[in-house]
Amino acid sequence: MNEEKKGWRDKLFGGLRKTSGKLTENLTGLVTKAKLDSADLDEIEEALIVSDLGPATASQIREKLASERFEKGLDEEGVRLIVEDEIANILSPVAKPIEIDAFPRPQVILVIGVNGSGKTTTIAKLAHLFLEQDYGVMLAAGDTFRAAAIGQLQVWAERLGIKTVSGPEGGDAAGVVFDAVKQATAEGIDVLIVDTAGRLQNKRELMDELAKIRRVLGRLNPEAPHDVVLVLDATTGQNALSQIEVFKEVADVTGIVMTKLDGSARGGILVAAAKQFGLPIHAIGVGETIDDLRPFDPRDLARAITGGAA
Ligand SMILES: Nc1nc2c(ncn2[C@@H]2O[C@H](COP(=O)(O)OP(=O)(O)OP(=O)(O)O)[C@@H](O)[C@H]2O)c(=O)[nH]1
Repeated sequence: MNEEKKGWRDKLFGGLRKTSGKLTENLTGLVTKAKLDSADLDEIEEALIVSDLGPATASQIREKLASERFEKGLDEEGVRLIVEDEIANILSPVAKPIEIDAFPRPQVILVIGVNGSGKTTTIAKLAHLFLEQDYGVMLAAGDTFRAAAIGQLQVWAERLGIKTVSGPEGGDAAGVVFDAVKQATAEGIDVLIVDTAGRLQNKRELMDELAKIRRVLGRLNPEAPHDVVLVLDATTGQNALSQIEVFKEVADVTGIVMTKLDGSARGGILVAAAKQFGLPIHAIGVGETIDDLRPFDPRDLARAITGGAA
């Protein structure tokens, strides 16, 4: 394995140690018994719920363990592997990188999420990923609500050597997006990534603003936005699920990026989100630098959550 890959795997597995620690603590001891009885299964199910995987996943895994326990004498690693497999099975269908296939160009990717979720950083990381694939990338500072947000996006763009289209603080976000699409089209840009305000506390305003951006985009290209990516902070645990619900109401979310899986992460929440909403998971964030966004690998995450070796 190359050094780079090893580095981010360490971050992911390190970050999820908190989730997996709790889980393995609960699994160990139980599974040293020759057979799992129903009280053991209850405990495992509880451990999975406490680790944020959600009741539906927990009961699915419990059933799987119950059906396999008589067939094989399960040791600790055997149980862990069954849990890992079940989690990977839930995550695999939703693992889906953003594909750049819009015609005509540019592909417009609207990025939404509450302030602090890692939206701006994720935009920069996504831009970096696309640049690595030789696509022309431009950013649009559609979060006109805060000057700091515009500035932060510009700093990232400068580092990446790409352009940002922005307007004045408090200006019209849809206007910025309109200008950005026109400029991106004129310059033959492949991907336009649009930052948006994360004012979840005022749902009506946010909904109106996103609707206006959509209308304006639609005038230039009926297919746009091609992607509406919701950025979620893994450390918020259950709150991430309610954010999905609310943002699905205000915008037609097409996929998710989960950030901060390196921190005191609650990785189980990604599994709960996959099970409950079935939205594509495009990528995960495992740090604050530009290289810390990775395409989502279900098997890796399942191993990390269950405390498997990195
Ligand atoms: N550890 C870690 N930190 C991250 C990750 N992604 C973003 N951050 C940090 O989280 C903080 C918030 O990130 P931003 O990208 O500024 O978040 P935002 O959603 O744009 O927030 P506002 O700028 O407040 O709108 C910053 O300190 C980032 O460095 C990640 O994957 N892991």
